[in-house]
Amino acid sequence: MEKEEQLLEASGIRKSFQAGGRKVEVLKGIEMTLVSGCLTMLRGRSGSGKTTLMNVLGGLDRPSAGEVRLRGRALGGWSDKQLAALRRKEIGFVFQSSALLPLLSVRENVELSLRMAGIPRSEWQARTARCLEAVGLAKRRDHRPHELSGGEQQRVAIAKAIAHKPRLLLADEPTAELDSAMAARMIGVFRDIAAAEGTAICMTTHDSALWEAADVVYEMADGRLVGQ
Ligand SMILES: Nc1ncnc2c1ncn2[C@@H]1O[C@H](COP(=O)(O)OP(=O)(O)OP(=O)(O)O)[C@@H](O)[C@H]1O
Repeated sequence: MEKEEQLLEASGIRKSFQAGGRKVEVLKGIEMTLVSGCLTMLRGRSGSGKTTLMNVLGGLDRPSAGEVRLRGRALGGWSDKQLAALRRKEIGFVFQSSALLPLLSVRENVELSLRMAGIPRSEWQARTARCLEAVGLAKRRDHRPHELSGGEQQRVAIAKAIAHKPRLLLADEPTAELDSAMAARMIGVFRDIAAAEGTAICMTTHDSALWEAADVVYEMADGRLVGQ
């Protein structure tokens, strides 16, 4: 396992938005490295730019300035189509926007990310079963998302994000709807896949009880990352 591989390097990342006729600078020069096998947590007050940064790291949004390199490849010059293919194969997202598809069962939702990543169909059943087992929802595999609680849906989203064994897992408040015991269990799942598969994981959380499980904790303040 190439545990110390610097999977992602972000340098000089700036991001500004036009809002109400004026320019709002949200990211003001971010330097960040995500290492394979490591769990990184990002904290900071609401509105400090954590989600904006995660979007840039995952190639969902482009920075106004600066560069993101994933396994040495600078993403700036990539087309939208190339970025979409990269996301499907190499990145797992647990985002509000990565909502579950309502007409598909839990199992089919997880299989969808395997299909999108080009994983052979012969592997789907075992991988789906393993991921749903990990998040404690094996028995709910034939349910539709609306039959599950918000927290259970969040756990399906986690299963879906890790099923294709991404090199990079980006999770925005992945435990927000879970009680403390289940939140700790999901962090255990993250730690397990980081160790077993060398996944680099970056998650945001307001929950100070979880920070001690991280290898690195960054705080976002005034558009920059401080402390570790
Ligand atoms: N597309 C956009 N257009 C304009 N402003 C935006 C856009 N996206 C984000 N912002 C602004 O950027 C700032 C940072 O938002 P962001 O969602 O990144 O914060 P956050 O740290 O993730 O907050 P929270 O902890 O509440 O999720 C906010 O002031 C937000 O209004």
